[in-house]
Amino acid sequence: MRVIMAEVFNSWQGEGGSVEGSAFGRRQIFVRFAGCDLHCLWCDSKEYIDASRVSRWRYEVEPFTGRFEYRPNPASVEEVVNAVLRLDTGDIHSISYTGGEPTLQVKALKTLMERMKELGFDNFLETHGGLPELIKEVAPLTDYASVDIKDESARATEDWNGLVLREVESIRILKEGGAKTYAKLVVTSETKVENVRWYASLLKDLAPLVIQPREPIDIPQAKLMELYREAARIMGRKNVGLSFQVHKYLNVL
Ligand SMILES: C[S@@+](CC[C@H](N)C(=O)[O-])C[C@H]1O[C@@H](n2cnc3c(N)ncnc32)[C@H](O)[C@@H]1O
Ligand SMILES: Nc1nc2[nH]cc(C(=O)O)c2c(=O)[nH]1
Ligand code: SF4
Ligand SMILES: [Mg+2]
Repeated sequence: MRVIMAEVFNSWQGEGGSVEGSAFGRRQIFVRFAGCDLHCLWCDSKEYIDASRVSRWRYEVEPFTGRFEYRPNPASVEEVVNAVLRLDTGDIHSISYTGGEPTLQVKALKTLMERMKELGFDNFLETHGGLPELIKEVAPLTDYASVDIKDESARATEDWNGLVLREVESIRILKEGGAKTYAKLVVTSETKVENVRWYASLLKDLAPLVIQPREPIDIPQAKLMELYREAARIMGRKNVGLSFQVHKYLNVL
């Protein structure tokens, strides 16, 4: 089985804050898939969006060194498994599948997740959740899931309303499959409070929400707190938190 990879590395999970299902601060091996069907304005992984332009992937040679070796794409699943295993530091909370969008290569994702479970690891899925029919295939193998709710200001797609509803459906499927799941909303200074009310009403009684400022942060703190307060008013005060991309401040991968 073949897969178009971007990179494999060992780091701390830098996102997710403190809500249930978050793995913030836990050590993970990150498996970043190439290719995405959305185009968030602020995506920090833009170089991996067009899979046809990712001619090679890289794996960290030694944990937490940031030293990489390169291999041509597509990779075999076994090559990826080997790259993960050489980064096993014995303190790994879970394997993070991210991208790009990992669910787009669902057969390879599923095979990898199965292999990792056999090897004794938990699976953490980082996804835009826009494709619930693909989420269905991996939900039973997913231990933790971070599902983005794409704000209108991300301009990720033309059918933004439909995308949000599909993301919520994916959260439902993941929860039914037994995954500890939370929603992540990246906010900017353009984020509308009425949109946050809508997301909160969809997520109420379903999953907790973390609000993550777009990096570099431009949203005023007063506005961030207004969005937080509105979400908490609708979802309940225990079901909302903030998340920051802490790895960017620590200068780690
Ligand atoms: C690169 S995405 C890959 C996974 C999946 N495609 C998604 O969007 O959820 C990983 C995470 O980084 C977040 N992210 C990407 N660029 C960001 C930025 N500039 N500021 C804050 N969060 C960002 C995304 O919202 C997502 O939660
Ligand atoms: N340390 C670290 N934490 C992360 N959490 C989500 C990431 C991602 O790009 O998906 C990421 C990442 O790239 N590095
Ligand atoms: S869905 Fe994820 S990978 Fe795709 S453009 Fe948006 S942030 Fe980037
Ligand atoms: Mg990232």
